[in-house]
Parts: sequence; structure tokens; C-alpha cells
Amino acid sequence: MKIIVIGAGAWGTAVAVSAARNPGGHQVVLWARDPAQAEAMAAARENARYLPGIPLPRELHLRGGAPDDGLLAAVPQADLIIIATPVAGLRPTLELLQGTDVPIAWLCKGFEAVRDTGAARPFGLMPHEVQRQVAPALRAGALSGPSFAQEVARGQPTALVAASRDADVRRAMVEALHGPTVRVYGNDDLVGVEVGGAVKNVLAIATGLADGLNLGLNARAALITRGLAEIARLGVALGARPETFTGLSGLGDLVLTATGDLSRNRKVGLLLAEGRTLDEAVQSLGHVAEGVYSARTVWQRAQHLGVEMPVTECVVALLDGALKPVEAVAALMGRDPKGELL
Ligand SMILES: NC(=O)c1ccc[n+]([C@@H]2O[C@H](COP(=O)([O-])OP(=O)(O)OC[C@H]3O[C@@H](n4cnc5c(N)ncnc54)[C@H](O)[C@@H]3O)[C@@H](O)[C@H]2O)c1
Ligand SMILES: O=P(O)(O)OC[C@H](O)CO
Repeated sequence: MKIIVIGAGAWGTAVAVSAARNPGGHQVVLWARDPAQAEAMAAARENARYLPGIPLPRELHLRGGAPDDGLLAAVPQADLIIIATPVAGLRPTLELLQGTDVPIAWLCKGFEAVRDTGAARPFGLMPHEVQRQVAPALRAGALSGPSFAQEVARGQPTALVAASRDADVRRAMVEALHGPTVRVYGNDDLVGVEVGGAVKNVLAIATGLADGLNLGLNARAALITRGLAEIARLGVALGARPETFTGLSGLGDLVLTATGDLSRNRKVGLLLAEGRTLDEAVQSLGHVAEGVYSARTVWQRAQHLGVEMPVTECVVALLDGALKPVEAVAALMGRDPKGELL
């Protein structure tokens, strides 16, 4: 296959490396928006800024610059376009790609922050809603699931989920990435996969905070379990299938992100527990932590649908500075008793 990966952060680079190493013999181009970054990567055969220590295989080609600087001309020859920008870069990238019939997969995990919607709207959108709005004719889907970039790039075993309503798009994602170290499962529940991938980031901030405050392993397990209930409630209200949330993009990604110290979202929670401000926490990461930008939208959409999400509500209050960490714990523990399955 001919594959173009747009966005040379940690995850775009890891996915491009993985696809280039696939015995399928794919031709892979990794596109960085900064031409200097593409040149540096081509010279050093390493993405020193975003994924240091991983040699870039010879089969991986590096390009950079404005999209009209060759990228758009290359699109019609591709078999799959992978958009590896954060959610904030999805809308402009889809606008550029409208009109193509090449299958498209986005990797971002989040809901648009309201400021990214580009117009006055009651709340931010999920990735597939952004696509429906700006480029409805595209054949597209999401590649998601529990996957730290460093582990995928090192060839450590990983399972992903390729979600699209279009079977050809799912097939293209599987063909591009399924291989000796990556298993890719198909799922036509795009809504469920996107909700799982977005909301687990918000909940990982909560578990990072709980662990940073030394609340204990019981607290962590409680947050993960009740957090999964929040994900499933919101997902079902948005039209997802409940069983998606016991899968890779639900339970799988929540457990990984909430417990794995490679997670940037979990790290935000740990840093807040140390008393750092949100700005300091975000600055010190050097990478995007989508939960910070998605939390308010997730909460707004839940409110709009009448879905109860108390952990998410506390994360929003913490990020806004309206609650201190210990007050958030007291607020959650002080809630009235209720049935587990309600
Ligand atoms: N890193 C992981 O392990 C991992 C795994 C799965 C999914 N993801 C998701 O993939 C997406 C990208 O994450 P990452 O880890 O590669 O982030 P990163 O912080 O490592 O890199 C972000 C990249 O996107 C570019 N970028 C930033 N804002 C942009 C914009 N507005 N338009 C275009 N490009 C922009 C940056 O230049 C950089 O190349 C996120 O949504 C993240 O949740 C990450
Ligand atoms: O580092 P995080 O918190 O953005 O999580 C990375 C991946 O989404 C884990 O699947």
C-alpha cells in the first residue's frame, strides 16, 4: 500500500514506523508541518523532538511543509491517508482533503474544544461529527485502542481497533497496520470508539491525581470502574453500542491510560496533585494531553443529554481551578448512595 501519515508527533511517527516495518511492504510517507523537522528527521533518521531513541526505517520517507507543497499532489496516488494531528488539527486537515476518495483514518482521541469549532456552537464536536460537517463525502474512520507510541515503535505487542461504518475503510486500516506486533480489530461502532478514546483521557487525569495524592489502590480501581460507567452512559446516549465499552477503546484504553506512567493525561493529574498549576503541567509535558482540552466539551455534552458524569464534572472543576484536589475527592465521596447499575 501507499500510505501518507500527516502529523509527525509521537503517535504519527510510531504508526508510520510500524506501517513501514510491516512485512506487507508498504511505502510510507510521514508528513511534518514544519519542513525543518522533516529535514532533521531525514538527516538523523530519528524524530528527536517527539519520539527519541527510535530509528526510522529506511522504507519511511520524510516530507514537510505546507500541504500545497507536494502533499495534496501525492494524495490521489495513496491507498490510505492517516491524520495523526491532535484533535485541534483535524478540522483544517479534513478541509484540505475534501474531494478525495482515498480512505482516511484519524488517530486523535478527543472531542473538539469549543474554541476549535470555528463558529459559534453550543458545544464541541466528536471527530466523525467534524468530518460530517466539513467533508461529508469522505470515506473515513478512526484508529484507536490502548497504544503508547513508544511501545508500538519498539515493536511491543499491541492491539488496536479500526472503526468505521465503511468496511473498505476498516479493511484499509487493517491492511496497513496489522502485522507481527500489531493486531487490528474492526468495529463499525465509530461513535463508541470515539467516545471511549476521548473520555478515557479525562478519567486518566482523575486517576493520576488520585495516585499523586496517595489515595490508594482501592480509589484507583473505584475511579476506573465508575469512570467506565460514565463512558458507557455517555456513549450509549450518543448512539454507541454498549459492548464497545468492554472492548479495546473502552476498558482497554481506560486501564492503559489510567494506570500507565507513559500517559501524558495521567501525568497531568500527577502534576496537579504535586501542586503545579495547569499551565505548568501542560508546559512540562512537551506533548498534547487531549483530556485537558476535551473535558469541558465532554461535560457539556453529558449535561445536554442528561447523563450523569460526576468524575468528569470534578475534573472540569479542577482544570478550571474551581476545586482543589482534596475538595474534588470530598465532593465525589460525599455524594448520596445509589445503586451500582443506575
Ligand atoms: N502518543 C501516543 O501514545 C498516542 C497514542 C494514541 C493516540 N494518540 C493521539 O494522537 C494524537 C496526536 O498525539 P501525539 O502523541 O502524536 O502528540 P504530540 O504532542 O507528540 O505531537 C503533536 C503533533 O501534532 C502537530 N500539531 C499540533 N497541533 C497541530 C495543529 N493544530 N494542526 C496540525 N498539527 C498540529 C505537532 O506539530 C506535532 O507534530 C492525539 O489526539 C493523541 O491523543 C497518541
Ligand atoms: O499519553 P496519553 O495519555 O495521551 O495516552 C496515549 C494513548 O492514547 C494511550 O492509548
